Amino acid sequence: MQLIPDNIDFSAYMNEPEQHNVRPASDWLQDTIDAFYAAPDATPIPTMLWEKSRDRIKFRPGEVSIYAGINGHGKSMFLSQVELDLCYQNERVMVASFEMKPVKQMHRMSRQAYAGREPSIPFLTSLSRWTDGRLWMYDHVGAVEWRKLIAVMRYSVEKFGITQFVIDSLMKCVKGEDDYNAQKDFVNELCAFAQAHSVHIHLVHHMRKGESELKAPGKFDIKGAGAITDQVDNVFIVWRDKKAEAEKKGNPNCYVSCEKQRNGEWEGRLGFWFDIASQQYLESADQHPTRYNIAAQGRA
Ligand SMILES: Nc1ncnc2c1ncn2[C@@H]1O[C@H](COP(=O)(O)OP(=O)(O)OP(=O)(O)O)[C@@H](O)[C@H]1O
Repeated sequence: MQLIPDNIDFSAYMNEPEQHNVRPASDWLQDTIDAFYAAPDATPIPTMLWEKSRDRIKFRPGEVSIYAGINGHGKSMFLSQVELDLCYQNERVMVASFEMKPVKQMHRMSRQAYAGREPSIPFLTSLSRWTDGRLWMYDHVGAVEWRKLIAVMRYSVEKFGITQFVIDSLMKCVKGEDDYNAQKDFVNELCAFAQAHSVHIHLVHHMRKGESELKAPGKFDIKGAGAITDQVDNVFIVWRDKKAEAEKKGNPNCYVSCEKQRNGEWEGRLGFWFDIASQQYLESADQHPTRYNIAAQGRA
């Protein structure tokens, strides 16, 4: 894992160079053919690596995904496993978490990669070698001005070739919970950024306070302006089923629902079993956590 320090002068990266390209539609013939018939040697579009999600959900370049959920329902934890999956698929991932220090994030991710509560020191050392060239973290906790964050992202694309950005969370980038226009502008910029640089952006967001956390929230419970979900390409809701947790009848204790997938054909709800020791989300009640085979992959 590599840190992106906060004391770099990002001023040269504040503005996107403007481009106004009007070209004949036929310029996109080869891209259109590729969209129908991917070449056998084409890099597959990254996904979440669970069996139940891998053919249903894709993290296409040029798109923004939102992950919304009630406080403490596991948005960051779920995304941590997604980040590992992305690294495993040789994506170049940058995490900008304004909620959690890098060491805390690596603590969680190391348990998930090791598939157990106490990763050995040799495993931690190998993991850290493996994440070099795959995982970068922006070293900044607390609120940030969103224009500065976009400049850091622009810098990171240029310097490190980042392909997947994780931003945790929207409310740390926009001052004022009710400033719907600023939220809309930020998300609009993220969508434009994703398209201009052919990267995927994963953005964490919160829910409005509902009547009870025992009821699964929906797309319309997401905080802020409705324009946020209109603008992004994919919407996921992470919900922890505390009733199922208490009952212990073997039902899933976490659900991730895909409420919108603009360029995919699947929407629906996936059930998971959260394993406390490894902090992995498992696909079934009888599945055991699996260690990520980082030794077989070598360096990126
Ligand atoms: N399904 C689950 N069952 C049991 N514990 C869970 C489950 N999901 C998450 N947790 C635990 O809940 C805690 C909160 O998770 P996390 O920080 O990912 O939530 P969050 O939704 O990102 O919260 P916030 O909105 O406050 O940032 C973690 O310590 C994790 O171990």
